[in-house]
Amino acid sequence: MSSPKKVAIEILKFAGKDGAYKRKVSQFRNVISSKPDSKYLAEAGRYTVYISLACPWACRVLMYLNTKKLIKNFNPVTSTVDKDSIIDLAVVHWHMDDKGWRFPSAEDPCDAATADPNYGYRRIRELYFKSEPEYDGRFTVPVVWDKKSQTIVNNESSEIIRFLNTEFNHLIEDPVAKALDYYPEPLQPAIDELNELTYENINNAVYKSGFATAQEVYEKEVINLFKHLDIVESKLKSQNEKNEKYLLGNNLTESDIRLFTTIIRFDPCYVQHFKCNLGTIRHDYPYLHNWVREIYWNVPGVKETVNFDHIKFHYTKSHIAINPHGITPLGPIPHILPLEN
Ligand SMILES: N[C@@H](CCC(=O)N[C@@H](CS)C(=O)NCC(=O)O)C(=O)O
Repeated sequence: MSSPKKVAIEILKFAGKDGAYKRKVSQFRNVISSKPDSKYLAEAGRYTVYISLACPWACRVLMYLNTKKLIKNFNPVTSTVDKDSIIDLAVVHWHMDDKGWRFPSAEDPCDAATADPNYGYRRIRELYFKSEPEYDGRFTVPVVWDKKSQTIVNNESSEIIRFLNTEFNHLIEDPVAKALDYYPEPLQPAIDELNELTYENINNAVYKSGFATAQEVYEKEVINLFKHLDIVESKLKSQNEKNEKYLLGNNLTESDIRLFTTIIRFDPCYVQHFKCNLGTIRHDYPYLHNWVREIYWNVPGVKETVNFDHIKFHYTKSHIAINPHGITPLGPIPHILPLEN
């Protein structure tokens, strides 16, 4: 039998033998739909979304939930939402240990985390095993849980945000939130193309740099990452010259949201923790810096979805192979600069 220490090291080991990090494919891939005969019908009160406020993939989903008012009156201090929200929310403790994500408890409290509202479970992994007793993948967030069939519907953020964008619209009261469409038809090819570029070369590239366990793998990844930050920077510069605020015009799209959750974590976390330090957003990327602040400070419902404590504590205190003493750096101060700076 392997010792607990060995197991801990195994689950918190992200790179393979070649020193490179390879993200596993998500295994639950069903969709929620408003079509009357669908297995997972878009109904109010039927689904719970489980997230971590540290996780950039889960926070994409939270941005959709909050800006489209699928959760009502999200309180960023407690992570509670109104009981009559269309979708329920559960938020894990920022610390991930050898058994993965867990919920807080009286002995193990955590600001802005919640209990499991459905079963009082201690861990996210229990949801995976309830859905699929033989499950052998990673226990990731986000998770969309169906209370009716007591199963995971989907654990892939890029798919979850697509059905949140359209399928619950008939239940949303607020006309502005209802009308928000982050994947409008005329822009779909451009969004898909940009997503392709940002997913592998920015969103996932910070992990590939940070989890690398071989010098040459790290160098290749970090150079590629900064090359693609340069590409996005010039794209935003030309947008700015056309008086357009976002990546694809003056309306926020899925591409902005998918990039935002990585860029907002960049200076406070990825620069030092994942060694993505060939530059910082605030000093070296003026257009990306304006763009990230514009979204953070000016788009209603976004700021509350960013919890810098969860972000910094999670990465620096959970990844024991990268940071064995779990010391969390204090800077940068502030974590995000004001817009007018
Ligand atoms: N492809 C997934 C990735 C989600 C993911 O990797 N989440 C991380 C947190 S940032 C996680 O839960 N990791 C736990 C683990 O790998 O054990 C998505 O986009 O939804």
